[in-house]
Amino acid sequence: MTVGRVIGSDAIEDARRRGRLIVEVMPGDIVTALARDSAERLGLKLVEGPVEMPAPVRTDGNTAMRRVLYRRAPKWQAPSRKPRTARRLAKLALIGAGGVGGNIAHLAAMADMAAEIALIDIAPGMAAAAALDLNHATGITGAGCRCVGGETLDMVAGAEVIVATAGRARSPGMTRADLIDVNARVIRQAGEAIRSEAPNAVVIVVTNPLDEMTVEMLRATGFPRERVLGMAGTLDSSRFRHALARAAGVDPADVEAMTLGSHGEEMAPIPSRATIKGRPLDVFLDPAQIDACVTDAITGGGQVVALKKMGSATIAPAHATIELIDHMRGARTGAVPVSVMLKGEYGIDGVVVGVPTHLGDGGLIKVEELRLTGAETTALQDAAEAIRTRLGL
Ligand SMILES: NC(=O)c1ccc[n+]([C@@H]2O[C@H](COP(=O)([O-])OP(=O)(O)OC[C@H]3O[C@@H](n4cnc5c(N)ncnc54)[C@H](O)[C@@H]3O)[C@@H](O)[C@H]2O)c1
Ligand SMILES: O=C(O)C[C@H](O)C(=O)O
Repeated sequence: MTVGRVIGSDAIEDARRRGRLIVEVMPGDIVTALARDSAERLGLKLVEGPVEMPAPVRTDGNTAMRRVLYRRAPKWQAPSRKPRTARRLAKLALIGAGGVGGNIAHLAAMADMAAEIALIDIAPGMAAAAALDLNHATGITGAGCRCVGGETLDMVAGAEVIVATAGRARSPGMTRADLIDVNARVIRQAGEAIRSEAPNAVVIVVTNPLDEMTVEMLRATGFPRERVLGMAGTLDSSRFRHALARAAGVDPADVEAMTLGSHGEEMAPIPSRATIKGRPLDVFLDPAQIDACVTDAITGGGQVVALKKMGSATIAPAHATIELIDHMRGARTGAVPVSVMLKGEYGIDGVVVGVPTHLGDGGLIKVEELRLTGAETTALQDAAEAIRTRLGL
């Protein structure tokens, strides 16, 4: 008589620790549903049946054993989605208190992530009104942060993190690149004030065209690349994940996916690294569906502009900015896409483009160099060349 074993979730925990586990399964053994669930939750891919093994398949009398191989599914460390508790900033400053800046202030205040939030906007009274409005809510929310608002850039003094959203948003029919001249003036002015008033701050640029404005901010502040970050990849990745989740009929939380490249026509969503429930996309979607999700991510911002008629998306961009601040203050971990000045990574030098990064207190810790497909690497390099051309570099 053959006596089977139960392969339980403890074996899967062991797999997680080792990154790889081979379980030899006798006829009659049972792999529990809990074990399968654990493997999925932990991102371990379960492959059953005969697999190519370095060791010979052992036999037990006449009974050949089958093997079950748990492999770690794709390789980049995906960002953690659930914010953990983390360091509170002494001061967060927001240059631009319009649609995106105002929503960032709201999210930051509700999360109590800074002792002080300074809102700055040239529109008379606008930032002061927004700050007062946020402070009025604290009687209900109990949030302990203090919001202040004004019109002068010297209010950035003492800020650890500064987010620049000041400038114009596009209207239907415009590309983000059409904003380059008008917004470069605003970013230069903001950068000069930051250089003199907050020389140790980390700056997150949001103003479009994003990659080009991040270069302008680097020039105006003279800061090292570690302290000038462009926000777009977290937004574009969220749109990509949303599109994939809708197509596959799963929750967005079941999807990991990143977009790199420019925040424009040359955006480069990376299907080869994306997973749904820890498995490659082609387990759930056919190539035409994947292509449609790529297009949806690239055109997502334009879709909002077309519907809104005046201005562009504000809520998802604010969340995507908060995601970066959360990475910096240790509330989230893992690789996160950010537009940074590259120094040879991915074969690109001297231009800002969106790549996977690790962030900490002082901004950029490192650029993570993923192994991409040939087509994905070419898309990333083409994006860099397009940004370089637009900047006349
Ligand atoms: N990177 C991204 O993913 C992303 C996402 C959304 C929006 N954006 C960009 O962010 C920018 C802001 O978008 P929005 O929806 O908040 O626009 P908005 O018009 O609602 O707000 C912009 C604010 O900037 C202020 N401003 C202009 N010049 C200023 C200056 N010199 N100093 C201080 N304040 C100044 C304006 O008074 C206005 O209140 C746009 O360029 C938009 O394209 C980027
Ligand atoms: O699309 C825009 O112009 C705004 C922003 O870049 C976005 O992607 O929502």
